[in-house]
Amino acid sequence: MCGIVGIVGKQAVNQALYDGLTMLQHRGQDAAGIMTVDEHCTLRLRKANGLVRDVFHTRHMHRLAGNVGIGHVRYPTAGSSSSAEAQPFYVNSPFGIAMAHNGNLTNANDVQEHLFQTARRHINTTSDSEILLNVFANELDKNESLTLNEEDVFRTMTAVHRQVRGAYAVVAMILGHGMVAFRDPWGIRPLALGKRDTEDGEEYIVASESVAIDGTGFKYVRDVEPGEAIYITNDGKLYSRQCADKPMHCPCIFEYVYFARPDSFIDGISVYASRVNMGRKLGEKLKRDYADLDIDVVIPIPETSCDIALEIANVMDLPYRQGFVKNRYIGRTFIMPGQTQRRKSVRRKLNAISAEFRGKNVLLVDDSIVRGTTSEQIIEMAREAGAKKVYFASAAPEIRFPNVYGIDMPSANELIGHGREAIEIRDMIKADGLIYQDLDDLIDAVGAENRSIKRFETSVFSGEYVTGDVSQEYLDRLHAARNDVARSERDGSEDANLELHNDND
Ligand SMILES: O=P(O)(O)OC[C@H]1O[C@H](OP(=O)(O)OP(=O)(O)O)[C@H](O)[C@@H]1O
Ligand SMILES: NC(=O)CC[C@H](N)C(=O)O
Ligand SMILES: [Mg+2]
Repeated sequence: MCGIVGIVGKQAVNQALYDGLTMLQHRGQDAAGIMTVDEHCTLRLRKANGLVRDVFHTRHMHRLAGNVGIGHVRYPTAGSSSSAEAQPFYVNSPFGIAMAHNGNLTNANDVQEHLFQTARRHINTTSDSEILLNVFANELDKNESLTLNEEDVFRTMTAVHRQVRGAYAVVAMILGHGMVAFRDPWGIRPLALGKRDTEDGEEYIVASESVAIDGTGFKYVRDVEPGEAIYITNDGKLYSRQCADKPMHCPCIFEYVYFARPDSFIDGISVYASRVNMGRKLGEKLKRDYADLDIDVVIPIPETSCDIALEIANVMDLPYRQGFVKNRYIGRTFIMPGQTQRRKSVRRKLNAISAEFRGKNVLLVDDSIVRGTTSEQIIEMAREAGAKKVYFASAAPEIRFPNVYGIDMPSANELIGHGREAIEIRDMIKADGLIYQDLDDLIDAVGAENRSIKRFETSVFSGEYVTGDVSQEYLDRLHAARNDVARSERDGSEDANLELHNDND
């Protein structure tokens, strides 16, 4: 789940882009990048593997001159972890285009082949985002004029939507002209628009989450519609149009469960409010169906589940205690690239306060159980800290199917819930009881905050993929390319860093 941000400003945008990326850091910890266009219409770039604070030093910030720019934090879902696949990507024709993408294309291989056969376009990395950039460039190139207007941009976008499938929220810069922001026809990945008035005129921002709009001093205007394209010229004129043939809004429900920050609003839904609702629904289920559980205290597994656990405690009329302390210098474990690193990080990240566990029956609450890395170790830690019984509740239902839309869950057999019933999972994580939220309750918890959304993207729970193009053959290929073993072999090999991009400076 990457984070993207783009600004068309009246003054230098480097600091606001940097700040925006720090507010989106929770969406991608592997790589970060910023591209700006300076006054000579020349691209400035800094991208490398690492966290935002480690990638950009003062000397890089000075280099990132210009009033228009885009930024990206990466959590890979395709290709490799090479810094050459950090974003934004650039292609020099037509005009010079830079792009940052959140999501994952489901027909990337076919599109790549088609691009080569019909336009002799070479893709140098294994990133689906480079493919998307080239589809966009190829279509924009069909307008053979040296000028560009909004009609050309919208025609391009209509053609792009007809060719690519999957999830894509994107910001792109067309050098000398402006910035384009668009969202796939299902609106799977989030994207919002903001604005601020300055003495020199209006400035615009687009970002994955509203928190990056508020936090940089802009005012949230609205979400980008599924299938819509927004074109903002370098001098600040904004045009927008629906460019998809059949848009159908199905935002990813996992954004609300785990990915997004609670202080963000996505598609009119407060992430925080949706998590409180998840807690209420799950608390009601526990009260209704599990009244016999002798729970003394409710304890969250920081950080994402805290709002959920507090509401469960309220509904059940039980004490809520922060029994685990989180080391704030360790990042999110689920989005780490390999299982060894994920496993090691849980104990480095969380530590138990024994007094909250000793001699008690505890209900541990998490937002979700994906590979089971966290739950298994945390239950062990609760027992070591003296808990008598350890029950476990998950605010999301059993995750049984791979994700193909920008969440790195490529292999069914790495998911603890795949092909297993709750009772088997309970035994694997060694809990005394395991309670999952029902899918209808999760959908209701999120949907209650915006009744105009009729469907959510819930494939990891249901196996139904909204884009309708995900075959078993595709899933097999995804598994072969991106399972943990294949990935560690590839990323550890000497040719992992594709030499076209060099980030040593
Ligand atoms: O079953 P698993 O494979 O362990 O994945 C699920 C866990 O990973 C996430 O936490 P993470 O540490 O990424 O971030 P957080 O601090 O925001 O909760 C999520 O909140 C669960 O705790
Ligand atoms: N998580 C994402 O949005 C990933 C974007 C893109 N597919 C990449 O791997 O770089
Ligand atoms: Mg967590």
